[in-house]
Amino acid sequence: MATTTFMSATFSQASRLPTPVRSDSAVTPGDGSIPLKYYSDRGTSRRRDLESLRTRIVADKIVAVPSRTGEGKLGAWTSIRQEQWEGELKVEGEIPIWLKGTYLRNGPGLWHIDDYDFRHLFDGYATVARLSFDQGRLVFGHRQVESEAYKAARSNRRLCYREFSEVPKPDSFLSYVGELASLFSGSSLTDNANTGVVRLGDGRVVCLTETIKGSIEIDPDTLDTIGRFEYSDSLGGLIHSAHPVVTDTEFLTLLPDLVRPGYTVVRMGAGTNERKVIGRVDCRGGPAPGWVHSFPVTEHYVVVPEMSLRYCAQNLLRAEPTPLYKFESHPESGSYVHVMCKASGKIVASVEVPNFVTFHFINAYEETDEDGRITAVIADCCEHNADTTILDKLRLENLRTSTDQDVLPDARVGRFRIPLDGSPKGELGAALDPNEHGKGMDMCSINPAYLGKKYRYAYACGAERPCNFPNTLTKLDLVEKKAKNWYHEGAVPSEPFFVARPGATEEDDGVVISMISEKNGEGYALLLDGSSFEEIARAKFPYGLPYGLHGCWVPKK
Ligand SMILES: CC(=O)/C=C/C=C(C)/C=C/C1=C(C)CCCC1(C)C
Ligand SMILES: CC(/C=C/C=O)=C\C=C\C=O
Ligand SMILES: [Fe+2]
Repeated sequence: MATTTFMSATFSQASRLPTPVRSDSAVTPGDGSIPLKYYSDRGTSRRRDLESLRTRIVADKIVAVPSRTGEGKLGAWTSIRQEQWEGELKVEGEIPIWLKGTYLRNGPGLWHIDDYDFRHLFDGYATVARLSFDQGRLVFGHRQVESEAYKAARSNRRLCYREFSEVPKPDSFLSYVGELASLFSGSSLTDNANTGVVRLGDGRVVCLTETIKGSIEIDPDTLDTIGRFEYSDSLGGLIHSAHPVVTDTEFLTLLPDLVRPGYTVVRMGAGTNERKVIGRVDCRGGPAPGWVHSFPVTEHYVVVPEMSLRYCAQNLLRAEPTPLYKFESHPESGSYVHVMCKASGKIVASVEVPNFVTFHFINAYEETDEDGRITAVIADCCEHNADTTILDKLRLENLRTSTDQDVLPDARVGRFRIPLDGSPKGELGAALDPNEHGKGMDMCSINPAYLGKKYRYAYACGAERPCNFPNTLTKLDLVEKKAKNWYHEGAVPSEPFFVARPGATEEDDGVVISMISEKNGEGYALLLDGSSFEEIARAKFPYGLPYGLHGCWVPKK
């Protein structure tokens, strides 16, 4: 392990250096963590109780590298390479005693290779942060996911695989023909599993992105990379939805078919690696399937959205990104929502809907009449008012520079009503007045017990304007059509993640966990009460964390 220069500065001090720092400068944690001891027994200290974890840190791996372009401005967009950090945090307030388990959050936290800065939020190498709660105490861990793409970039000191917007230089390939051939075999695509992390019903924890090869199993206690999650079936394909629907019994996902535009809906039972086909949806628009980052389910159905923002084979091959990256907008091709019966694979509805743009579906449920017959499917999503420019707004340069400008496009809770009576059209409207959440809306969670069922509450990030990125935590009451917002000037909160209190009977009885990146480069874990949405505890991180995307909950064994 390369030993790094040890600076007796905190990360925030380091990031305020006038000249950008590009070496792998090690930093000591700042205030807020319990006094630290350093151990170098990485391989041996695997005891998991909090007493033993309380101050274990691997000293030669405390590495934080301020990014050249993000230097000292906002922790959220500042690259950090963290091989491993682990230690107990000092808690202000009270963590409920019932909260026992680990919250894992994945995201693209490292946006450069040496001097080369990545372009887009989604390009960064996967970084997992861990908050383990037990007996009112909190242990924090942070490290990189060791994908092939990350390891190759480290050892070759250059990009070796195609990321979301970044493409390796031609000399990384034998020839253009070679590149083309390898693209079609999928070998040049990244396995950088930077989007989310899920806990399968059998307890395995897998980091995911949109490439199928980017499914990587990690150890939730140590954050060690275990290895690629291999699907044992022969379904092939290169891409899938970044957000499978995962329950204790199954993992459902969509496999877009770029050759014959459509989607295969598949199910993998807990304890297996084999996806089985439930059914297929043919796209109604073209020339390619609509981008499907996520999709919702109800108790009986899988809802397959077909956006007019579609994958684009040509853009996949381009060396320079287009404003829509690997996608292309075809508003004239129409947008559709298809509903497939989970049990039979039959399509029970396929309706045209107004054009929409969403990354994230929130939930869906079945609407019934007074005789209990299912009349429609209701599906909610974080909808960007059909404005595809949201993708380009997530360029790092925009996030780092336009902090005082109101450049975040308006968004709402888009509510689809998909009739099951054969009507050709579905409806799309706002589930509540978007002014309730500052017309910003993304990064949502619900009480998982309400997955696929009629529900009332969702948690998400909204906007306190002017802003260039969602900057509030918002609790949405979809019955009263009201939102309650948490805001702290300059803070960038990550996805609010709801954990229910064991034995709870109320939908919002639980806590909401988020990680906050502050303007001054510092950061903290935040716990809000799910019902009152008031702060109940916070714990300062030893250094500000880069922004992260999606998380999961691993209950304590
Ligand atoms: C971080 C996040 O939310 C989304 C990441 C999306 C990625 C990495 C998409 C990658 C892709 C390729 C590298 C080639 C194939 C198309 C596509 C799935 C967009
Ligand atoms: C962070 C984000 C959108 C924010 C816009 O309001 C989208 C993330 C998508 C990937 O997980
Ligand atoms: Fe996502």
